[in-house]
Amino acid sequence: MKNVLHFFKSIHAFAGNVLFLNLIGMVVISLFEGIGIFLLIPLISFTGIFEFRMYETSPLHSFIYMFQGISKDISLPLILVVYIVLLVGQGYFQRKQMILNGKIQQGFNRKLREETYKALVEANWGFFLKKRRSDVINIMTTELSRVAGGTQIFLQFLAALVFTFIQISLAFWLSARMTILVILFGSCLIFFSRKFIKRSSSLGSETVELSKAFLAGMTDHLNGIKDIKSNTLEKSHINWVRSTSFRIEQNVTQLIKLRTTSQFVYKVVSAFLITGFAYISIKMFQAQLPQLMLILAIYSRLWPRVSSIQSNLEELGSLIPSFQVLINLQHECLRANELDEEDYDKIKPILIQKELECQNVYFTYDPKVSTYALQNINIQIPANQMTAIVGPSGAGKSTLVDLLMGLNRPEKGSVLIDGTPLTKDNMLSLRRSISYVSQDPFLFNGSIRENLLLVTPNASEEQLWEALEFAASSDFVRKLPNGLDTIIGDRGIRLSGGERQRIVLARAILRKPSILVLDEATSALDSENESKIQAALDGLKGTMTIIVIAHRLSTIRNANQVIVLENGRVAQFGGFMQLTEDHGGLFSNLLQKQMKAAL
Ligand SMILES: Nc1ncnc2c1ncn2[C@@H]1O[C@H](COP(=O)(O)OP(=O)(O)OP(=O)(O)O)[C@@H](O)[C@H]1O
Repeated sequence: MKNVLHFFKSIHAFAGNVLFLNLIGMVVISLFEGIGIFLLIPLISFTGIFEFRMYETSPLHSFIYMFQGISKDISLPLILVVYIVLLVGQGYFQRKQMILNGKIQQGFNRKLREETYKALVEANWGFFLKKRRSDVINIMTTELSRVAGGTQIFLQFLAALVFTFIQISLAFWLSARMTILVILFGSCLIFFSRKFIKRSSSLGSETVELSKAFLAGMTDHLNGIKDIKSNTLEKSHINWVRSTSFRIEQNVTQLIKLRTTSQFVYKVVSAFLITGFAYISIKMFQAQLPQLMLILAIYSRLWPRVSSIQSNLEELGSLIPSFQVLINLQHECLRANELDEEDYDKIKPILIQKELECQNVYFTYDPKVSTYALQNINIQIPANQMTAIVGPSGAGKSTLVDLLMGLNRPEKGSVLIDGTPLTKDNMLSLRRSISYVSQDPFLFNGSIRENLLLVTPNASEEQLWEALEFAASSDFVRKLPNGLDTIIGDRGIRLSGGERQRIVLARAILRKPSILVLDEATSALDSENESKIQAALDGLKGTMTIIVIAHRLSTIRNANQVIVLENGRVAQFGGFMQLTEDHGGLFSNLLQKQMKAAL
């Protein structure tokens, strides 16, 4: 119930008074319906089947009396006209209210989607290191659309509540004792249905877990489809999908069973209640037949609504876990927030004058464990020079670069920009001046032009070709069937690994950064293209700070200084030639191994 209330508060926070306008609309529609039922009384009396003998105090008496004063020739068409007006009015308001409902629902969904996405991209890198991507995608797609469905059910639930309340008030007016009886029975029924709501909610949590697991599995399978096919691993993957699908099927079937059982129980109890209620009314309260008919007419409309309140609550119960994971994700993101949208346009890039520096830096991915990915790092990266970071796999090269970019925060020690500590305030300015090319660069399924313009939307045709020229890719782009407008597929799948790297390099240079960070960015290039890029990078020295991570040591021959990492520590530090001549050192060992392997 706490969660349903939270859901209501969230919708109210979004829709404000429109939600109440919507409720008023529901009241008006219910009133139209209620008045329509009241008009049955004079209609019945016109048939002459029943003779109305009411006590003077009965509310029905004065109502029927109103019509008895008018001649039948006038009152019958009058009632029929009022009936038509009521029906048309009800239809009109219903339409308006449905549109309003739709607007609230869609607007609330849009708000949830926007809010969650904004919170997500404004979260820091640490958040993404901890969170599984497929889980986030699942929440942003499946769970969000389940919440969207929940909004509709929630509005239906409110409508049923309002309608029930009005109908009960009318019934109360007609016969207080009988209504109290029905309310008592109805409340008992709703009280006992708590068990169904609870079970529904736990099945809903299972649905969330299953859909998370399914999407995670699907993402893994599709990412590794080449490995699956080339190693004939299809069977085990098909089996996994089979068993997960079976569990999903079971979960949904159980939900359906639960809903139909509760509806069946509800119907049975309702049938006993209504007949028992009619019996008590006649025997104990000596209700008159027309009065009884009227109350029965009201209850025949009221019961389905009470039943729908119960089934709405059950459905909401099963959807609340989705709402919960969405809200939890938002809270997690907000706790990891590193950026305010308002400040985004105000961020100015930093121009480093002297150096980027690490002073006694320690970093761990898991603060609970005492092993450090980096420890006691003391280095300077001079402005407008090329610095290479090398070392065996897992030595901490990428971690160091992430720290220099402010993606990771040191556990101890500090990163300094021209002597000023890197903090939340200047971190974004630093990143504004960086172009970063990763080991696994990001290209989206669009044209080469669109991919290039992603970072520099106003770049001219000439600037695009200039950047391609720099990245040794102008020749191959020219040869493509549609040149710059060639579509490159998901993550650039229609290009070779080397071509992809060159396009991303062109994109990085197009931004005219003051710091260029290349993390294994040329690993897939052949030696001809690699030397072209080396020459181009050499030409950039003096104009921007270049930080290069490379396994292939020939790539960094032109670097002004080399930092050699081993097990998270700086093992060696100096110029390329100086380190080469330090026989027995880690760098010269690595170089020798690579030279031998090349022979
Ligand atoms: N997200 C992470 N969570 C936990 N540990 C991590 C994470 N990323 C890296 N590590 C660990 O930190 C250490 C340094 O990793 P890093 O990726 O910086 O090495 P690297 O030198 O760049 O390796 P490679 O050359 O293979 O890319 C490794 O022991 C690695 O297992």
